[in-house]
Amino acid sequence: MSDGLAPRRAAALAYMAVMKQRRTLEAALEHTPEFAAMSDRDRAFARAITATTFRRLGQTRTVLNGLLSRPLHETSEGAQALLITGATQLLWMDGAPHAVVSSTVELADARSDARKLKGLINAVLRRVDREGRERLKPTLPRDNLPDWLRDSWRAAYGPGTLSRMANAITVAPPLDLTVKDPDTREHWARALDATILPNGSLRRDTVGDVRALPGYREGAWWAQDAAAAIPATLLTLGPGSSVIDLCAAPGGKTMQLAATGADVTALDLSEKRLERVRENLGRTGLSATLVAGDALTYKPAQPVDAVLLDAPCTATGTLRRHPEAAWIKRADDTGRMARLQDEMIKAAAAMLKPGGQLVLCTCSLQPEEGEALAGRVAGRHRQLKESPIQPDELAGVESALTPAGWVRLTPALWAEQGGMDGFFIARFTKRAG
Ligand SMILES: C[S@@+](CC[C@H](N)C(=O)[O-])C[C@H]1O[C@@H](n2cnc3c(N)ncnc32)[C@H](O)[C@@H]1O
Repeated sequence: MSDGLAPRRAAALAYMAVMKQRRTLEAALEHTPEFAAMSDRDRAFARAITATTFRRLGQTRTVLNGLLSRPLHETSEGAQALLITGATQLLWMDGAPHAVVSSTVELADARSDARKLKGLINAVLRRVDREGRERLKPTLPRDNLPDWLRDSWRAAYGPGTLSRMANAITVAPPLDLTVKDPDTREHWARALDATILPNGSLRRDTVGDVRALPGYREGAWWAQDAAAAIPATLLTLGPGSSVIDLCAAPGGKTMQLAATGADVTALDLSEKRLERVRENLGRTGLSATLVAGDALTYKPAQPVDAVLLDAPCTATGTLRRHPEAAWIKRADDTGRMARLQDEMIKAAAAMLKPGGQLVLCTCSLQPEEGEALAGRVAGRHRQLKESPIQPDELAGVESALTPAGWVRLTPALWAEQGGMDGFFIARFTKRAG
């Protein structure tokens, strides 16, 4: 078997599973034969090929279509997957071209739907190697977004921000960490060779195996994107306050809430995902009451001081780490999620004491799951009123404050320092009486 064959096969199969079955990349890879038995190095290689494939799908397809007499989508599924993952390696990854071409042809030979096309695959990939860079010149990072997503971002943010966001998501994100005890931040920044971001998160350029880093085992910090660390800081909490984290797993925000000394209830629909919260709390020595339940029907024994609603969403703000999500989601998912989010806001309002605070956030860049959703709250849920977020609550991201007092974070922010995930955040209080 030639070197690198198994990870390359896994990458091509995973590509097909994402596109056809709308599986996440990680689930798709785990379902490929051999993946579990591969060395760490081969698994990392398979992940890198597939992640790069989705980050650069539009540009790579343009190059391939320019070299094929029939459009790529008319080729058999197996041949398409091999052409795309092979061309991705040639165009965007440092691999020996000979190894890429010969392995891809060998993989084609082993598939009934690609065997007849192995001569074509060989010829096209050789041309990608020779002419690819030139053929990429007229393409742009925004070509890598599905049409519906590119159109919605252009309409919401304008062409300049669209380009900056599209650029940002061609690159894998750095590793951001939230430190449990803010007084130890400088110590951990030195120990981890990390920089301290304006919001207090630590940032490392290299990711690697998080569990092997200093401070992981003793639970001194947890991995959490800088943008994701902002919503929990917008609740006023302390020892004695009661707060419900309504969609809690894997628990990044639960840990932030628990670290304030508040009495935290962490609720999630998924028992399995709640297990991650339990592990995270155990490792960091923080405590919260865990509840497996539905945010739409949960009723606390007593009304609480605060609710954090990190609602399920299309997650288009996290494409830097899940680039395949752009191709799994559809335009009509946005409206469906926004209706669910609205129901969750209603349920959250019922859990609050008069004067209690609700922070709503979504890791989506779709305005339907952000500005439009928040804009309807005061009209639809009369118990809630706006509680505008103030610039002095937003160290380093003051520019993300909207005129309405909401926060719109995008991957175009902090571009020089490695960007951040896209998030929308709004805050409300429950009217007295
Ligand atoms: C965006 S993730 C939450 C991330 C989490 N807040 C954090 O910071 O680590 C959304 C979560 O909502 C949960 N979820 C989805 N529908 C739910 C429902 N009806 N009730 C409670 N949790 C739900 C999912 O299981 C998922 O864990």
